Amino acid sequence: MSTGTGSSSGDLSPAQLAATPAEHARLAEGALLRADDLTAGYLPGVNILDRCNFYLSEGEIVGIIGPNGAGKSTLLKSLFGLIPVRGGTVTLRGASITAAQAHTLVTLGVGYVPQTNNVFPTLTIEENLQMGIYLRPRLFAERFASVTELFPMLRQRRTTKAGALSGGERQMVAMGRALMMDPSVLLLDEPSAGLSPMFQDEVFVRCKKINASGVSIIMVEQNARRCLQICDRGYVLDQGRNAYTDTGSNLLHDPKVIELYLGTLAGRNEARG
Ligand SMILES: Nc1ncnc2c1ncn2[C@@H]1O[C@H](COP(=O)(O)OP(=O)(O)OP(=O)(O)O)[C@@H](O)[C@H]1O
Repeated sequence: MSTGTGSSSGDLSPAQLAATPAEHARLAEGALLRADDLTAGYLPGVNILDRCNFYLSEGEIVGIIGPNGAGKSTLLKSLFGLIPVRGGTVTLRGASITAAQAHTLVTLGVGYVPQTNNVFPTLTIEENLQMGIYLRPRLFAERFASVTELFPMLRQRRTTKAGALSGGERQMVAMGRALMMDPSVLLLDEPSAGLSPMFQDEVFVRCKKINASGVSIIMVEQNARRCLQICDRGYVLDQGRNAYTDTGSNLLHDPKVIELYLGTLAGRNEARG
């Protein structure tokens, strides 16, 4: 079933927008994480997110795609308490986290990997992972063992400075650090950005493995096609409103989504590669 939740652009056809916000709200019932009518922005009077609705169910990988500047990263930042929420609500397991700050969210089981500057380059891999669990340092050894089972490279090269690593390896350090607190939700902002096609694939495979280990994932991605291939469900975010949500495979085969987003984005990624 396709569930449009309102669009400000008018780019998507009325048929795709037929389902109502009420229907989206019904589907979101009992979700692990949900945002209702989320409004947020940076500059006074300018809302980047405009009554955006979103949910993540337990066990899901949800991808967020859309054009540049649509507000994808802003959505993650507002879910993670990095920018103030101006309107609407965010709940985690039914409890409000609307005003919660990032450090509180980390203790509640939410991890976040920003798109850039996501490692401490002068610290070793092991020290980077220690930073990920500085709130519970006594759990370091246990969590290090668990995280490096998913990312063996982090154990093998634990004494290497993060600044000496390739982009793909740094991404693994950043993900590993976010996993140190054993989150139930992981927010990933463009994990494949700037990586070679081989490393992009590696990142998506890792995401699947992380998900299989019991972590629900929200992933913002420019590599929309690849993202939708591994996602259970996707949102097409447009001008701060989640215009459309459906299963990853339905979005991949939706002619309008292909025309509006996958065609151009695929072309851009090919050009990059
Ligand atoms: N720190 C900031 N201060 C002011 N405006 C910002 C800031 N960060 C982002 N914006 C603006 O918010 C809008 C949405 O940006 P955002 O990064 O969320 O988009 P996006 O969908 O993730 O796009 P991209 O794919 O280009 O990263 C853009 O117009 C951007 O210029």
